[in-house]
Amino acid sequence: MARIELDLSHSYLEHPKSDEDYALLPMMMTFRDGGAYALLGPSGCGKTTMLNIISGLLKPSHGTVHFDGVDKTGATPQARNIAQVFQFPVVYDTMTVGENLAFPLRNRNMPAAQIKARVGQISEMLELNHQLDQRAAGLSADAKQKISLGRGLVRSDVSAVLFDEPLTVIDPQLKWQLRRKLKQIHHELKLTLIYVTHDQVEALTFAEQIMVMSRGKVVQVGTPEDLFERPAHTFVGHFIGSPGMNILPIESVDGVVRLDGQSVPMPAGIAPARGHIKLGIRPEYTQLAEPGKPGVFTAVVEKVQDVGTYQLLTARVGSHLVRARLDLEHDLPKPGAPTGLALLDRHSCFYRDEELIT
Ligand SMILES: Nc1ncnc2c1ncn2[C@@H]1O[C@H](COP(=O)(O)OP(=O)(O)OP(=O)(O)O)[C@@H](O)[C@H]1O
Repeated sequence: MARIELDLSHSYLEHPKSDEDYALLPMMMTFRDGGAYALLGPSGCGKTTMLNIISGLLKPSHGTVHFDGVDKTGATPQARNIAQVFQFPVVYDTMTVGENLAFPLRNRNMPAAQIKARVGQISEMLELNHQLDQRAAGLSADAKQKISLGRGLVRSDVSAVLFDEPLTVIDPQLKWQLRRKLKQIHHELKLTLIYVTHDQVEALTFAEQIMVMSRGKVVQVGTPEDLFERPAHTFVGHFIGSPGMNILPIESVDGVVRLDGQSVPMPAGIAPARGHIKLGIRPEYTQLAEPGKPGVFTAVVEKVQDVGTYQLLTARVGSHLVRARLDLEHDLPKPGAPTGLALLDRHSCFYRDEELIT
């Protein structure tokens, strides 16, 4: 396993001129030895570019990649000793499941007894142990992808295992199990795992540290809790959560907050920076309350949806839509009815130029 340090930027163009010409803007990033990381962000934000730079499939146009302090910027994937799992299964159809799993170890001349033990351990973790003697050819796409995962995880001497959206072809029920399984496997094997996904649930279940990317930039690195409770950027607030954070332009003056013509007194203990800033509050923390109380804005209900385990209320405060996730037992006002929404409390975050004010 290795500590991986990036200090780089990347453009696919020969002569990049502006920020838009960069797939990765200048960044410094450290992946701890033995850590479980997710690179999370929408399509085109630069996740695969970063993964390919780590693996050595791509050389950064500027800067360096270090593994355990050694410069590996120009090194091939083989020289970096990286294992990779891709979106689609890479298995040998003519081999059995067991032979497929053993392949990376045989290639490195590991003694047969050790191979048997390691293949046994990995196949058990992935619940492939009862299929070891079966040919890969006849297996479903799900089972084949499990073999690919196993082949990625089977070597204990790799610098890191990189996953590029590995659960795309997996059916939803199994996906749910495998996400948890990977977390458990990381716990047991202590491998450095870097996992690319655009799916927040996948990232939040699997990773200890999540790197949220937007347009070639890492906008926050943090635990699932950090991203939920204190999004460092409004993009993270929007992107993480279901639905995302309510982000509202406010003006904060002494003891009063203005939002679209409404002024409400600030609750005790809340002191945002002065001026025109943004208020972020998660739908989970947005509560119905009596209008006129500190931190409570008057709103008009737009709709109420029963989402199975909670109700989602959408209301309008001035020209802004605000969402609240409320318990099923709440008796909610009907569409068109006025209500009060408490938007300022200890869970509120404040942003200037889209960045969290700390
Ligand atoms: N080989 C390439 N040549 C030129 N531009 C590229 C190349 N590969 C990626 N890009 C561009 O670089 C940017 C980042 O792409 P990248 O594939 O890294 O993003 P991503 O987050 O992995 O997206 P996706 O989830 O769709 O794969 C995008 O604007 C993309 O169009």
